[in-house]
Amino acid sequence: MATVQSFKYALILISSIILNLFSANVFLRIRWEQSWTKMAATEAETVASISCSGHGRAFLDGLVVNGKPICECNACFAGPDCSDFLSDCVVDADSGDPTFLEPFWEQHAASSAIVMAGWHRMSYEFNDGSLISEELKTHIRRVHDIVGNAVTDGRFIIFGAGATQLLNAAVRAISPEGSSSPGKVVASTPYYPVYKEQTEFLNSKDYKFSGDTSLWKSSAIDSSSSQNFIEFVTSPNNPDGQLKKAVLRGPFVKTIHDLAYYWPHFTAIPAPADEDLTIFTLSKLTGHAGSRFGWAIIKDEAVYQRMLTYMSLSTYGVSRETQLRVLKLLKVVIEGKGREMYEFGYKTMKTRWDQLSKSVSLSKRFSIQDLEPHYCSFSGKVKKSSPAFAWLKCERQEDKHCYELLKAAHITGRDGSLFGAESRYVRLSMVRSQDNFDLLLQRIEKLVTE
Ligand SMILES: Cc1ncc(COP(=O)(O)O)c(C=O)c1O
Repeated sequence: MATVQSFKYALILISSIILNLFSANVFLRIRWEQSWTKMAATEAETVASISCSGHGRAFLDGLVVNGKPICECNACFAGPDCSDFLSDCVVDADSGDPTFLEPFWEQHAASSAIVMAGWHRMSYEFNDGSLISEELKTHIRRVHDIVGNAVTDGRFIIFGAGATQLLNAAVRAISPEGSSSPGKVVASTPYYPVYKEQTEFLNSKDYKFSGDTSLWKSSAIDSSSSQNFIEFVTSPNNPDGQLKKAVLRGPFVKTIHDLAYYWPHFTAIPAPADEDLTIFTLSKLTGHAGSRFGWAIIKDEAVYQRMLTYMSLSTYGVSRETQLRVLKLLKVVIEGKGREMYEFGYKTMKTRWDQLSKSVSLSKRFSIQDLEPHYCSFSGKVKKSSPAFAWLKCERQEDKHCYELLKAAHITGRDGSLFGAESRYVRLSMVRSQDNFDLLLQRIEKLVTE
């Protein structure tokens, strides 16, 4: 009996020694691994801990005063800690800056943080000679599979410095080269102004912006005209949030589906997009517009190759720092059942839409777009509206310049004429910070009840 007991004690002692040695080894390894990240982590947390009264934020690369980065305040807030409210300020409802997701990322600060060594991916290319992280591509496919908003199997994926770069890369890749008549780039009114502005600015001999899609319905179907069309289809549409389909039919029609807002924050997802060429952007998925990251999903290999050439000759790919950050963010998006961010996004956007709708409905002075509820395969139910923008119309006969009217009330929107529509319309951004939206709502309520 005594020998069994001593054998037991010996066993416990040996196990304990092994466990201690193992823990010490792990501890030493972690300590060693953490040696060069410590300073960076302290620096990051020190800046994060600067209090800006909940109305601003200090950044590592912000202006430094007295050795400390200063608070960058939300619009209409000022002072060293952003606690002064500027009651007479102008509310910016112009920009589609998607900072409504910032609180989600604050809640996920630990899982979304990255540490980058000075030697991180210094090379022009990845080891396989490409400019694209295969791991990131896999994660993008996974994000689409979870949401069910795009078919990616058997498709080519290319990255760009935001959707903005990809828009032109796509137009160029599908437009006729050296044809006697340039391709007509068209979009349905009201359309995202960048399609026109970018096409005109880049002034190619191969394609020209040619206005509203509906003007070209009959020419497109006429095969004898041999006229090439490149139709932008934006779904949900910017500015009015409507789910859209291609309008033109015909042998020489090609489409670019800009699905920047085809995410559960902003719309129901009725079915996965299965188009020739679709464009998405991180800006409207996670809100990281500053990272400048977008991707295109392409069916045809020749089009993919032409877009690759464009990327290679314009920027030689997307910054590796950005790709690393996007990978980390998408891991958080996918975490758990891959729903948390969308639930936060939808709840925020829907609450805002309900509040604005209620306020506008108090008088007949303004109206906003009517959006049909759609069945959403992601949530498994019919979903109510939660658009990124309000497409506001000044209803009174005399209010022909809605932008000016709002400006006088200290609201900056975006004039309807920029979207190819009447100046009776103004686009109001709903995707900015909560401070920004609250003020916008206050100002609209004041106008409505005047
Ligand atoms: C419809 C649409 N497409 C593309 C973009 C550009 O996105 P990115 O920030 O990726 O350049 C925007 C941005 O507002 C947009 O609204």
